[in-house]
Amino acid sequence: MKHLAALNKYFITYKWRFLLGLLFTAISIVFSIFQPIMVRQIFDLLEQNLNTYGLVSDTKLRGAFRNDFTAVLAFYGIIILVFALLSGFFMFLQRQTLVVMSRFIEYDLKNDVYEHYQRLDLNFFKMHRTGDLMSRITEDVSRVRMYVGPAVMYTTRTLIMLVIIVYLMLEVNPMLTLYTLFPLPILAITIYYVNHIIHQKSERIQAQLSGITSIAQESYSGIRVIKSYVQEDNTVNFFDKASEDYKQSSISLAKTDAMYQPAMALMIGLSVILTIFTGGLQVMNGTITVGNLAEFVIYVNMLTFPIFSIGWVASMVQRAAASQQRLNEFLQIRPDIKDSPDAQAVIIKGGIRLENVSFTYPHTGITALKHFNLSIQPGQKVAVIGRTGAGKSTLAQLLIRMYDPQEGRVEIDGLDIRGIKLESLREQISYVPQDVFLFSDSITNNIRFARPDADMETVKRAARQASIEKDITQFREGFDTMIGERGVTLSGGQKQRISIARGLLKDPNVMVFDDCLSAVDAKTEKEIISNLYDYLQHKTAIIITHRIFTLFEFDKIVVLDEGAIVEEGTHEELLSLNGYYANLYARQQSGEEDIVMAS
Ligand SMILES: Nc1ncnc2c1ncn2[C@@H]1O[C@H](COP(=O)(O)OP(=O)(O)OP(=O)(O)O)[C@@H](O)[C@H]1O
Repeated sequence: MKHLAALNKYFITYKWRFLLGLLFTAISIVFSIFQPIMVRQIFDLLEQNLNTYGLVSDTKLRGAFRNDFTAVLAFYGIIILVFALLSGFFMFLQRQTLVVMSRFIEYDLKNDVYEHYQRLDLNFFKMHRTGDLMSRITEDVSRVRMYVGPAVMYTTRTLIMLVIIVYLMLEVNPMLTLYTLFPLPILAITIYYVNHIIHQKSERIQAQLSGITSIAQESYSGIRVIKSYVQEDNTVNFFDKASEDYKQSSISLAKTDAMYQPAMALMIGLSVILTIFTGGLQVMNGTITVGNLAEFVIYVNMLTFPIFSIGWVASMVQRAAASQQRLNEFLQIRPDIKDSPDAQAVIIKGGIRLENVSFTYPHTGITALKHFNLSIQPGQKVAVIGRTGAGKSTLAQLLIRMYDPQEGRVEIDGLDIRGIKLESLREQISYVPQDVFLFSDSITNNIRFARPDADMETVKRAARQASIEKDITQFREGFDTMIGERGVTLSGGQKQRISIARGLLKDPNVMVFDDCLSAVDAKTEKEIISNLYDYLQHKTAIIITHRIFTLFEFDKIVVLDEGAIVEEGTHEELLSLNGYYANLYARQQSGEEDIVMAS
């Protein structure tokens, strides 16, 4: 329960709506209470006048008596109707305030969680599954809404109703009150347990359903692999098995559900019978009137739903508390990568220095860089070459502070990057990642993602520089072409070039290209490299690659192996070393570079 305290700030934000909701609840209940009171009066009137009516033998008088009595009944009927309408109207207002408030809180909470996710660093996302993040922001937030909305609403309704009705009942007869209320707690406890079982079963079904969804999703995404390995039947069997489990669980839930309503009706029926039986005895004793008995029967019916809701609300609150606990767990995580209090926004010219940098990935313990040193002057172009897993991408990650090194320092223009505001740092370094990610949006918007204010001409220029403009204009809808789920309508090379265009559009002084030409053919690669040559004239550029770009005159080429530099120099200097670089160059020249890359 203590976890739910985190939600109090939202109740404070919407306090007026909340208080108004409580007021409407109370008014609605007060109007509904008039119904049993009116019924009691009608019954009492009937009882009192029935004997007199029996004694009247004159037909005319009997007629007049009946007419008068009908008029009184109609009057009571109208009053009951009016009060019922008023009660209903305030119930409508109650829902409009409290339930609407819960929707506002759900909206705020969802945005807060999403905003918090955005602020967390990469390590957090590596440590938690996407499914987990998704379910917290959707299912957990929805469950919490059930607490701030329906649970609060039904609890206040139940409390106000219980206080008023029990007071009225005690006024009439304490003994009968005890008998009448006796089965109701049993009803509440039963509902709580049945709800608990239903919830457990529903959870299981939900988990199975998301399992089925992931199987289906994965098989659609991997349909090419499934077909090429002729695994359709196996995939179908796998899906069948998951579906069968889901069906069995659903049938079991339907059985429990089917018992729910009859069990409730039985409990309520028992309560009414008990009231009529004990009340009837009291009427015969003359302790209460027939009207009181009728009034009690209505009270029992009125209390049924609130009592039922206690069990329901209790399990709802329990679930909401568990969900809020999960949300709090994430909301309390603070990013490791954040601005230091004295961090400044600077204009980056492009000088880069890594001094004795060692970095180990925190969640795997893999050391990717060891005592690494590198110095780049503003405007220099540097190639980083090395085997797979050598630590090349890690170097790029450290430059944009996706991680901080455990040892050593990374400097930009002589300033430790931990002293530069994160936003300022990342805004001024363009990083084209190795793994392309395109959004399900138009090509324009995907490129413009780097600079949302860029005009169309600038977007087209970036596309031209990335050698993708021609391809785009050949699409029926040109730059407006929508990229399907994960860019399925594009080839690997096209996706890479759109990603490069996005990086170029940003146009800062420092550019990092992380092996982003691997899926383009040699001719296009040449074209892009020659475009880049002009584009990068006055910029600092780090080009991570597996291939040697002879067209490009690098100021420095570093060869990485196992997290450290093993060769460093210009093209000529490295060739004369006759080491890894010279070997790779020789193989590339003879068209064998693929062998080298795989080694
Ligand atoms: N996010 C990560 N979490 C944990 N370990 C990682 C992560 N990324 C890389 N590594 C590990 O760090 C080491 C260096 O990886 P890195 O991606 O920097 O190599 P790379 O030289 O860029 O390789 P490639 O050429 O294949 O892209 C590898 O052993 C890799 O397994």
